[in-house]
Amino acid sequence: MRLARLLRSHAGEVVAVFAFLVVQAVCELSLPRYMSDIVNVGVVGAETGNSAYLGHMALVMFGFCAGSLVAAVLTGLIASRVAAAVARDLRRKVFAKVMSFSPAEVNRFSQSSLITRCTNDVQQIQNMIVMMLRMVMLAPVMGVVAVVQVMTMGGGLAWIVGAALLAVLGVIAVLFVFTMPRFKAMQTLVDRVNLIAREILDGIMTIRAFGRQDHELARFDGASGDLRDAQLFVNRAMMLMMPLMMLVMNVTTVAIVWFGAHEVAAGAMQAGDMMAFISYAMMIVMSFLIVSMVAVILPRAEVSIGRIQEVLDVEPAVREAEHSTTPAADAPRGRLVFNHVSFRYPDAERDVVSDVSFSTAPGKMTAIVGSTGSGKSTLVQLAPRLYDPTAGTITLDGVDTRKMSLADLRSRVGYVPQQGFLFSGTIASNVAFGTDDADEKDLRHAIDVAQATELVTQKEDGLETAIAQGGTNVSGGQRQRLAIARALATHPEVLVLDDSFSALDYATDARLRKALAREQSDTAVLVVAQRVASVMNADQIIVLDDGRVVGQGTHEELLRSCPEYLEIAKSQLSAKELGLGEGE
Ligand SMILES: Nc1ncnc2c1ncn2[C@@H]1O[C@H](COP(=O)(O)OP(=O)(O)OP(=O)(O)O)[C@@H](O)[C@H]1O
Repeated sequence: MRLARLLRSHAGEVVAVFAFLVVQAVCELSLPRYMSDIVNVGVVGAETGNSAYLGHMALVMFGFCAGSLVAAVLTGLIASRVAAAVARDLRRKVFAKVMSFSPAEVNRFSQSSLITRCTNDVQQIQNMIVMMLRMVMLAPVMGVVAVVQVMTMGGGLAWIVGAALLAVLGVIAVLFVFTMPRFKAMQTLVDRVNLIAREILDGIMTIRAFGRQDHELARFDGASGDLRDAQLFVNRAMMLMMPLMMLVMNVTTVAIVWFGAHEVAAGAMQAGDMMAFISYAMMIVMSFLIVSMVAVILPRAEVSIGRIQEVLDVEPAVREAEHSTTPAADAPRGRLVFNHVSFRYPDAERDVVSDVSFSTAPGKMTAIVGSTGSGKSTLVQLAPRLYDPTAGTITLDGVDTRKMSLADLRSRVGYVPQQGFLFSGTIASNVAFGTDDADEKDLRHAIDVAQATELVTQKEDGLETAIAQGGTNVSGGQRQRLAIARALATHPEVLVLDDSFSALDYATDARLRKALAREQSDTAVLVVAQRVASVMNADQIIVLDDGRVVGQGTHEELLRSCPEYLEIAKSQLSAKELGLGEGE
């Protein structure tokens, strides 16, 4: 069983739990025997009223009670520890795996489902382990020993226990049939509530702007209501079980007393034995009850294990090289070469990037332009291996990027995504994010080149100014500049800017480009841009159309040779700005 596999690394503790359970079982199973003796001998037999005898027996029974109590407490402590440790290990494993996922792999599960799997599903497993260790292992031991006792004590009444067990099994079976599907669906329902909650919180501004709060609230209520219904149904069914079980137990007791009384009257059984018989019968019923209850609840934990396994089983498309290589020390730095590169998203029908070849050079700027959806972002995401090309190769300083270690590659390729993301912390912690050895001077320089100095000087706390989670307390343009500063602080060989100037005004955009050219003279810059004005001075411009390169050259060359580029340029700049005659 897969639950058992999770416990393998805690074998020692499991053995200790088992030992304490045996102690607990022995203590609890001994008590009815002593009770039987105390009644047979001390209440109605030879030692009636003998205080010394009764005191001795009471002391022995107290000893067994205390033993059982201590063993149960120790079992509980160890079981909780083991379960918490297994849960922590599982969370770590799942999270480490998720960190290696590409965006497509994250989307396959959805972010909220991955969070549910890391939290709620792990919790289900943790609960189940505690239950398994504390009760399930004890129940069969108790049950079997109690059955043996019952058989030896009063074979004539054993049929009552048999009938009670049939009744218990009947109740559990009915319950099983009705609750199982809902139990299994529970995790999916939790997932859905989390998904909707997350989506609504992420999109709260848009929802307010369009006045759709009521609509979204109703959507959330729907999912939440489904979860409530499932939980209510399952809990009610479980609650119903308790009184039914009490009924079975009470009827069993009455039956034992009824039929036992006849046996006692006939001299076939002693009164004390009848009482012990009742205790053992109850133990048998309880053991069956626990095992069956777990059989009902176990599938929910199994579903959770399955959901976690599903995440762990994913082979990330971008994998670490088995034997990583680094570029030779004397190799030219900043030469990123795309060699007939094509890329198709998983499960997509066609290539988003087809047969693209170009190379970057240190101190030079390569710009990618093209209409929206032409594959620009996808193309540059291949450089730091956020995805791997489906055909062709990408080399950096002469080494296939797939053969480099991911950490090495990503320290050489500084990537600034379209949506610059900031972490909660300070300006300094955000800019120093990609490097461990940047001092304040380095950080200030990176911030200066990224044209974000005024953001620091305007604030009272300077570099230590607090940044909220996601960078929500700075503007879009400020976020972009800090994201650029973060990449610059790592001194990359190739700086990849995915439309990272889009929120900047023209003047800042121009200053930033100039500063980049001046200060990063040995860095190759690969930039995706919507604005032709931003890239007019680039050393080479690559024009993408539907994932294909339709033009490659300088601004002037492309104006003459590439109709697609001319069209984009004309749509943004006047003929004068482009240096074209009015008639062209
Ligand atoms: N994760 C994804 N899974 C499947 N298809 C995707 C994914 N991301 C993007 N696409 C598709 O790939 C194509 C290119 O997208 P991409 O973002 O690279 O274009 P772009 O040129 O950068 O566009 P824009 O200028 O609007 O940012 C689009 O048609 C888009 O629908």
